[in-house]
Amino acid sequence: MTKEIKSIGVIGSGQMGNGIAHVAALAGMNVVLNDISEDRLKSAMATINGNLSRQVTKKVITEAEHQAALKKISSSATLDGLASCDLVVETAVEKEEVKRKIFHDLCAVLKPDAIIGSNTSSISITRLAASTDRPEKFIGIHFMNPVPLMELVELIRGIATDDATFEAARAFVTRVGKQIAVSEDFPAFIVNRILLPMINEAIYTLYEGVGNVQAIDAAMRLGAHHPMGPLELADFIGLDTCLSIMQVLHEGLADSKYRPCPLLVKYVEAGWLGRKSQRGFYDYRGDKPVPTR
Ligand SMILES: CC(=O)CC(=O)SCCNC(=O)CCNC(=O)[C@H](O)C(C)(C)COP(=O)(O)OP(=O)(O)OC[C@H]1O[C@@H](n2cnc3c(N)ncnc32)[C@H](O)[C@@H]1OP(=O)(O)O
Ligand SMILES: NC(=O)C1=CN([C@@H]2O[C@H](COP(=O)(O)OP(=O)(O)OC[C@H]3O[C@@H](n4cnc5c(N)ncnc54)[C@H](OP(=O)(O)O)[C@@H]3O)[C@@H](O)[C@H]2O)C=CC1
Repeated sequence: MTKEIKSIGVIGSGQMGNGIAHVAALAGMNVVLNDISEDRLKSAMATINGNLSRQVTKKVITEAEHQAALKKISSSATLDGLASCDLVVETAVEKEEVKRKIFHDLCAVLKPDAIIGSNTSSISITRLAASTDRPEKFIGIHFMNPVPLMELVELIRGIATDDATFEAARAFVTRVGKQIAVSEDFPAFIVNRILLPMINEAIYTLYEGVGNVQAIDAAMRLGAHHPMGPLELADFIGLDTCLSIMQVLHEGLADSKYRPCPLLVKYVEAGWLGRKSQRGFYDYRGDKPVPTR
């Protein structure tokens, strides 16, 4: 019988973590949200509240569902708070050493039959699983941004992931109302294997002076009907995350076609990470986003 997930832990309360907590709570699960500081957790709870309100305004959910979802979410600044969860989804920064350390500390507090999922955008599930005490109960559960609006979740098995874990993850994803695409465990899986080289190419197009930020985004929004231009989307994802994904593709597939654009590296080195730091290919500090090139 498929293991029912009644309570989940979410590690990392950034844009993905708060989105996953949001959809799991709306689906009736108890959620414990974890991050490294109380301030981060407070701000994540405020974001979730705001995003639920937006759904009430748009009549996607009722005010009663909004309030019921909020009651399902608690927060914990230490991993101990996740001890009784059936499933923990790790959604901290896209850095392998950070994720490995989290899994090491998490396994010490988690019950033996708990499943661990990673929301990594690109890193090998098999390698991450090997840093835990339960590779057979480890799986990639890759949500898309913004979580409450995007329909897809990629499921990625590591070499050791067992069928029971896969089925439990499948049931969890279905319960939060998302469609599944199953991907093999290759660098950046399916969506990012296709999407990120396109974004990187848009940054090369800017770097080489083929067009400015506005022209490149307008070209793809109006000329290819993409909902966001590629540079706007890169800012939305986070330029640090985009760079990490390109590095995993470049190293993992050993092909120069995945070389991260030097301009992307420069923006990340400047701390211009996109929307989350208020500046990236656009400057978000005023009333309207203003292109930075
Ligand atoms: C990197 C990875 O590993 C994988 C990925 O996720 S890759 C990224 C995948 N995502 C995409 O490609 C998104 C492309 N963009 C889109 O599809 C659309 O622009 C969109 C769905 C994001 C917005 O669609 P829209 O109908 O214009 O939404 P709209 O209601 O006007 O809201 C737009 C805004 O709300 C956000 N939003 C709306 N409702 C939301 C909710 N309930 N919760 C969270 N965010 C919400 C949008 O992101 C955007 O943010 P701001 O207001 O802060 O600027
Ligand atoms: N952005 C996107 O579009 C998507 C991202 N992802 C993946 O999801 C994950 C998170 O991305 P995203 O939400 O955008 O990133 P964010 O930078 O928005 O959030 C990451 C959060 O994790 C926190 N954090 C860092 N280290 C730890 C730790 N040791 N324990 C607990 N929390 C920690 C960060 O705190 P602090 O800022 O203080 O370091 C931050 O609050 C990444 O693996 C990313 O690749 C997947 C799909 C889409």
